[in-house]
Amino acid sequence: MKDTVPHGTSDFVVVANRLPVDMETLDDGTTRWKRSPGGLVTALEPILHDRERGSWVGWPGVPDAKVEPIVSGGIDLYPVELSSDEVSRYYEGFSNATLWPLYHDVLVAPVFDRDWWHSYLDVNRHFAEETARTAAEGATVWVQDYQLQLVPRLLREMRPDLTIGFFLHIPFPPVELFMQLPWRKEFVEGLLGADLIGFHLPGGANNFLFLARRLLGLDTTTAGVGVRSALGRVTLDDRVVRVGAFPISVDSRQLVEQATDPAIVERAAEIRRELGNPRKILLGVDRLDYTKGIDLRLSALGELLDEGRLDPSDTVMVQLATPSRERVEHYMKMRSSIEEQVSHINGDHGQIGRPVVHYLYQPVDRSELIALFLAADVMLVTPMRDGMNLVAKEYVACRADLGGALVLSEFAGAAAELRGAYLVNPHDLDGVKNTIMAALDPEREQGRRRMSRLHRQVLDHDVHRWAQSFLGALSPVVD
Ligand SMILES: O=P(O)(O)OC[C@H]1O[C@H](O[C@H]2O[C@H](CO)[C@@H](O)[C@H](O)[C@H]2O)[C@H](O)[C@@H](O)[C@@H]1O
Ligand SMILES: Cc1cn([C@@H]2O[C@H](COP(=O)(O)OP(=O)(O)O)[C@@H](O)[C@H]2O)c(=O)[nH]c1=O
Repeated sequence: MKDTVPHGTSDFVVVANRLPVDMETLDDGTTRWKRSPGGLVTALEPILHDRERGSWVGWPGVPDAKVEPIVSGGIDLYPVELSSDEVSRYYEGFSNATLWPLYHDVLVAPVFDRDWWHSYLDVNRHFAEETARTAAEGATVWVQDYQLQLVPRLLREMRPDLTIGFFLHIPFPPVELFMQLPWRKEFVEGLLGADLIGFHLPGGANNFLFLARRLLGLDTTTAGVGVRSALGRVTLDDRVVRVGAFPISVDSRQLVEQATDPAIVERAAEIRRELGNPRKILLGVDRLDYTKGIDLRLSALGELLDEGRLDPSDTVMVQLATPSRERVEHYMKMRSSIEEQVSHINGDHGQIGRPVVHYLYQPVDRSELIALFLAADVMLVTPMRDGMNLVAKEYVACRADLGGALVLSEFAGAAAELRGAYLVNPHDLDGVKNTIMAALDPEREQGRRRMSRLHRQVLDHDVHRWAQSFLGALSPVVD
């Protein structure tokens, strides 16, 4: 961290709920910065590093933090302060107990609370104001995700000179579910403040176009949107908003480089030894979220062990679960039930010094994560619903050795591209169990062919291509 930075000089501004780093207060009262959780930060950081100069407007991750703009990792950071009341109503409430479940197939019931909605509106206005101060004349602003869906319209009212893009990182829901939202018109109007609205998949883009017609009576194209092609259009009085599908990805080349670093390869071998040299290692890597299907994969493992189809003396599962949204009710419940499942499995099938499930409730740094990817024989990515799931793409990017196997839920956005994975329906427990068994012992050449196809897909479609395709469509002059 160094330097303070001026306002009003940024030609390219990313706006996201979180900054790429979170502020942490230590016991002695001093503060330090640590990497923020989640795939949005993983994806956007390399994009800003590609540019000579870039700015990021976002929340520093703790309430009531008064922080001046700073430079971190070559990016100008403009913190937006949130009070503890706003964290509770806008972030934990409206963003993560209303929009998050509504947009993830109503896996838990969304709460529609009018006070939360007012806080969401206020905070979106603060973000728009900070962005309006930060952006230079004629700048390009790229607004991210469901927490900030009102920002494009608010920002356009404040700064009509800007080019505004918006990208949604989570699924855009089916129309029937979206229609539950009491403030549905405000959301569609909020997004239409952008020049280009991006979704991971064509389905989300098509749903949005339908809503613009049905809810607001606007003139839109009706032909299906393609992947990075055949953009949809919504015609307003004074301008046209484009709508497209741009599946996000990972920094594949950088991951290959790290995964072939001898120190990381050696660490992978050491992890296997530390786990007692099992014949097979299964791996799960997630934020602890009820959408991620961690409970489902533990149920599958438990039943396979109970039925004697897996041998606890030669099989190990590592489950990393990053703490997430810990004060939101369903996250607390999910943590308790996952930890109960882990205890059950280890109680029934573990031995002294040899648990079957190694569970960590803590974030793990990138190099350790990559070593775990290399050590894992089977990667389990089993969400009930997920916008993309970068972990699935990171795993296959790291497996340049063509080893390992990916079990992937059909309900992760990544499944649209990673067709060579062992695809599962997470609602079909028997199907998941049988697929895990098949992934554990594939015929060698067939397993390598599958991984080769997946690895090539992620190398050809990396995060740089994602950003170029979105920004290229946003404006022919923006690279
Ligand atoms: O900021 P948090 O509340 O701690 O949550 C972390 C992030 O989670 C979500 O990530 C999504 O974006 C990924 C990249 O596009 C995608 O692969 C994944 O499927 C999504 O769940 C959330 O959308 C981000 O805003 C959060 O920062
Ligand atoms: C558990 C864990 C994860 N990471 C990194 O976080 C992101 C997760 O992104 P994804 O799209 O899969 O899902 P969400 O955004 O969380 O919904 C990915 O880049 C992981 O490598 C990490 O760095 N450390 C961890 O412990």
